[in-house]
Amino acid sequence: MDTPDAPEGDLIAVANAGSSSLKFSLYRRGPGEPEPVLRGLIDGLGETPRFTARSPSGEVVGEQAWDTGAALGHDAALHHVIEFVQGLMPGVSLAGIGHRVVHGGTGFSEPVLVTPERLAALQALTPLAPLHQPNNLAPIRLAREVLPDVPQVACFDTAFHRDNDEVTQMFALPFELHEAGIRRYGFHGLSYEYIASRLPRIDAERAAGRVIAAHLGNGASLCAMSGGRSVASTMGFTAVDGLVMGTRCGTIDPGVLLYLMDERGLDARAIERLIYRESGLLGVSGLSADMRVLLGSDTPRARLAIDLFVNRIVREIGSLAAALGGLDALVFTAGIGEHAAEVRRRVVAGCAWLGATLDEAANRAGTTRISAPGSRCAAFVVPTDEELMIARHTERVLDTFRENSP
Ligand SMILES: Nc1ncnc2c1ncn2[C@@H]1O[C@H](COP(=O)(O)OP(=O)(O)O)[C@@H](O)[C@H]1O
Ligand SMILES: CC(=O)OP(=O)(O)O
Ligand SMILES: [Mg+2]
Repeated sequence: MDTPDAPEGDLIAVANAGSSSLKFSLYRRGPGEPEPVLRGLIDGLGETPRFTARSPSGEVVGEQAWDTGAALGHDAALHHVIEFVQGLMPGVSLAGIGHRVVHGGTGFSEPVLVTPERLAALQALTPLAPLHQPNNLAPIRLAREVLPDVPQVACFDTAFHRDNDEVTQMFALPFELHEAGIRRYGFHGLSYEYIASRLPRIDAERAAGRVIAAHLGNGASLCAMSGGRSVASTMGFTAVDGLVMGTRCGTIDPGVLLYLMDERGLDARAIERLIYRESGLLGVSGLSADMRVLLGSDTPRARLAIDLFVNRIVREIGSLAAALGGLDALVFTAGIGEHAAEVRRRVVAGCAWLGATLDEAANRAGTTRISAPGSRCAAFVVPTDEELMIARHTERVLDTFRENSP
């Protein structure tokens, strides 16, 4: 087994806590791109948790499954990861730890070194990302306790979108609320930034043009990019907006929420539970938040959930294509985007009016280019790598920190 050895402080650890998974990686700093040493994840948190860790060659170096989802939350998952890494690489010494933090608010538009003040500012953004921010900040706190001398870097999902035009960021609410930070932020920015860095090597001409990237995971959103920069996205003030997701409802008439408060007596916490945890694919299907389960089911409501998922994506692509003034390429990424050929097929079919034509065999095989030769709008599958993006940022922030330290 090519077990990674423990070199002297040149390793960067990365923690990416999603809504249903905890991904972690170790990278070795090098003259060029950070080099992966170990990658792992615990996914299915809350349903059927599974842990897997792999060496760079793909060899499984750790594996575990749990019977009861309810018993394993994000904290327990994190402890499991730390114990696993310490067991595999005793005495491992880290140069820094990079973290995905979903919400950076108006205050954070690029990755930063974590300080107690910044941690408090990020904590204050929890109401803007209740499903994520607590899970994102827990590993930072734990690492500050266990490894107080290791610098930590927070990398934000919102940062990639901070340059969106003011009009794109606005809700048509009284302007004072906009100034108070009640605006559209957009999320999955680390994933989109990675896609923007990767696409030029796949098709430089289209990457320089008008692209919509579809990050379809447990959370799902679309990002319109022009020349690799975010122009608009489907998520807003919070990560509950936009598309149908695993357990989130996406865009909803706010009148529905007022009605539920008045007529069904739901309070803010009950509404939060409803729109973040009980809706989306799970709520509609009554079966599961997991696309694999829905695709494998022939119950009418599982089919309906997939229909609605696709319908919302196709309609929002229309909106973002309008923002871009046309479309040169569509990119699928994240769990569903990378693996669910049926979803991709149906989305591309819904984009025929934009000039997208599928290569059915390429789509089934999941190759990089899945559009037919001559398709006016190209379609690609590009596996995302939020962890590598975090490692790149962390390395850069650590270098700047070193240069500025006496
Ligand atoms: N082979 C597959 N076919 C269809 N869907 C898949 C497949 N593998 C993963 N998925 C879906 O991807 C989603 C999770 O995506 P992921 O990006 O890993 O989520 P997270 O937001 O937790 O990081 C789940 O809905 C899962 O069902
Ligand atoms: C922002 C967001 O929705 O993240 P995830 O897809 O990890 O839930
Ligand atoms: Mg994710």
